[in-house]
Amino acid sequence: MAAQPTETLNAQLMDGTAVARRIVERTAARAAALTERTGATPCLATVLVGEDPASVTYVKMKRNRCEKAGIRSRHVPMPADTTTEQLVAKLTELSADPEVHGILLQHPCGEHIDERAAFEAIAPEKDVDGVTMRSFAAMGFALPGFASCTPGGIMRLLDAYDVDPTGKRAVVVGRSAILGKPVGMMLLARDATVTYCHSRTRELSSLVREADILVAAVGRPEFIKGADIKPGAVVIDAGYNAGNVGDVEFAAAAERASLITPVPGGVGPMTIAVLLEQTLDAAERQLGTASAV
Ligand SMILES: Nc1nc2c(c(=O)[nH]1)N[C@@H](CN(C=O)c1ccc(C(=O)N[C@@H](CCC(=O)O)C(=O)O)cc1)CN2
Repeated sequence: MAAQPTETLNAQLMDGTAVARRIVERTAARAAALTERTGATPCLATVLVGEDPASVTYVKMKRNRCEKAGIRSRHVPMPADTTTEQLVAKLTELSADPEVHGILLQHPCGEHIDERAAFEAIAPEKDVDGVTMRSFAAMGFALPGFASCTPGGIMRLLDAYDVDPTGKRAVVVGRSAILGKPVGMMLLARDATVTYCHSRTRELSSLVREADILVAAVGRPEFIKGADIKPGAVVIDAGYNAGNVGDVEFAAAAERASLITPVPGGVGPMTIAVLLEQTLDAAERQLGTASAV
């Protein structure tokens, strides 16, 4: 794991590991109390199609953290040649299983799978990863519901560092269904002025230069140049690239930003913390100890 040097930064680091730890500690206490009250253990089903090495690692990380927080995980590995119909059938079965409180379908599932159809087979009350259309609507309208985990984690990190998006110019680079799109919706719901940039965007640099809050979610190592960061900007690097290199040129960006997330140790741990917390929310609701969504 490549840690970034911190001694020459102007920016303050947004310590996702520390903020996530506090969320997981609170979640673990709630899980213990729930189990004591009801005799049931909260359970997350993790569904993985194929054996993509990065996905295998992420699912293992999620299951390890579940175990530490007193949440059971039921792993459902499926072969790489699983069809959309088979995947939908498995997710429908898990949705009906009273012992499963949350369902995670690890993305990507493979090009031959209709991921939207698969995500929509997850019962809304078990969509702890925030990937169904109902969850998107809740995020867009700031209604109660489950957040997509990385976007939810980003918003929690902004709150933890007292960054109020109201009236700020937020630029989101990337428009994926589980990251770019929902994080823009959540920033809009918090009254930011949001610009989405993507592969067809013209004059990306000049748009990035206007960002008070920049969310980099492209999945291309060091794609965002440090020289384009507006002085004083808040830089959220949500890139997951091989070798733990983010989407932003970290050292150069950190000379100009006021706050910046490191990779690793920024957005990644927050993603898993939100997943665990939402699994607990779901379990409490299904076991009748909290109000319904
Ligand atoms: N169904 C989903 N699929 C995917 C999601 C998701 O939220 N839901 N997100 C990404 C990847 N991801 C979780 O699945 C993920 C990636 C990275 C981390 C993380 O904590 N990274 C660490 C570094 C880890 C290391 O050292 O190897 C960090 O940034 O500090 C968590 C989750 C794609 N798919």
